[in-house]
Amino acid sequence: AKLSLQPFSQTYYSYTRRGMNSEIFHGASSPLTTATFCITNKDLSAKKCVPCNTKDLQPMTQDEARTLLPQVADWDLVNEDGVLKLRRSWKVKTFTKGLEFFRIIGDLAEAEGHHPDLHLVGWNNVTIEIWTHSVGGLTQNDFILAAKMNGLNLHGLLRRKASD
Ligand SMILES: C[C@H](O)[C@H](O)[C@H]1CNC2=NC(N)=NC(=O)C2=N1
Repeated sequence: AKLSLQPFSQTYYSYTRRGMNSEIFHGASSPLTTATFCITNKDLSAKKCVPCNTKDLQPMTQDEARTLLPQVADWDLVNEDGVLKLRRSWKVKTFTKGLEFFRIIGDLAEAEGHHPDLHLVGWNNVTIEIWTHSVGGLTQNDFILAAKMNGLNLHGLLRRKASD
């Protein structure tokens, strides 16, 4: 795809406050952002997760996480009681395709040695949350896994639009 060599556009966040301690920074999914960052997105998805018991692995700050967020299109940054997580939702065509979705994600997670939290509710609503449990927050591993998930071919499993 032709890269638009625009200056790094100002990333706009919409901001949802849910309950007392949970806030969500909606990631950007504009084509420009994807085009602008697809090189770095490729960089992230080309990286390998490190073992989560790596010495001195620290959770990143909210600002550091917000800086990385544009590299994982369509993922939201969630702060739940002080624990930062990445979250993304999809609608699948059938319950069985939801389980197939989990199988594909599971194989990726096993290959990376880094595992997401999997939710399948109301039979066709998939939500995945990624965070580094060993540090109680976000590390680069989480962004690598999210970027790799964005690169998966899931088309046969998903309803075209979440609103379908
Ligand atoms: C040693 C190995 O890296 C750890 O047990 C991994 C396994 N998968 C993991 N996945 C996630 N998301 N967080 C962890 O802390 C974690 N720990």
